Amino acid sequence: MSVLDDIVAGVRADLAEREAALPLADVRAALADVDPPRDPMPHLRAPGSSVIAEVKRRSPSKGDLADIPDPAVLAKEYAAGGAAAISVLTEQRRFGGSLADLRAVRAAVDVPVLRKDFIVSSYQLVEARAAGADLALLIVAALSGDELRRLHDEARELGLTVLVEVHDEAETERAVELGAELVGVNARNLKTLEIHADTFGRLAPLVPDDRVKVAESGIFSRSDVERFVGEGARAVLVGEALVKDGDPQGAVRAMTGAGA
Ligand SMILES: O=P(O)(O)OC[C@@H](O)[C@@H](O)c1c[nH]c2ccccc12
Repeated sequence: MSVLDDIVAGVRADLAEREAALPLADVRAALADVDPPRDPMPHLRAPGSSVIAEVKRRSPSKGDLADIPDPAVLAKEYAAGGAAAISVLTEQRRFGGSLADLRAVRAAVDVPVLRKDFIVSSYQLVEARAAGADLALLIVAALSGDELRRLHDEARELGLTVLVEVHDEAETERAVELGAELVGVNARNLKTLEIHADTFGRLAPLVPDDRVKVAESGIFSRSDVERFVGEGARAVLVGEALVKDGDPQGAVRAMTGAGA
């Protein structure tokens, strides 16, 4: 069983508990009271490089990264540093996140917020929107063709912008065929947890330039950002480097290229 299969199995078990406690119809009912979604695309399509800053406590590859007692405080720092959007890891078992983190972040900032999780059912999409998420991640490697298409359509019906994540050529083709407007290339292979820094450069040419391309994982400096921008990235998604920095606001600003 790959790491990804293992994580998804845990996600499905937790999901079954939440579904038993709160039926989908009740989560749907909560949509009536939630703020309309914020659209990240204008900022992501604007000239220059955008930083999507992530709230991440720990990970299966790196273990504990940061305590983050109050995700809202960190998110405000990110926004003040010029983050285009904020990614909140909501997976609990391996990443130490929650939907409560997402709700707290959404209430604290004006920028769009991404639910970063292993989404395998429409329940999680409705839940994401009900918690205020503006974007949702769909990981191609975790979904069959039918599942990906169905979840992509459902997310858009809910008003969510979808970040479609790929890691190899075949997944990239599936994302492009789907019509994904926001395509994330994860340098980390979720099945082995290894980082391959050349992944973005290899896959970006397979994605038409009318899509917004996001380089994800293993990004630590402005020079890393510049390299991916040179290879066609409009945005980078950064977690570890920002949560470990004592000055998250300055770290985001430096990565956008506005610092110094
Ligand atoms: O902490 P890093 O190396 O900067 O990576 C951030 C982000 O790319 C990573 O958290 C991530 C990318 N895709 C994912 C899918 C699930 C969980 C986590 C991820």
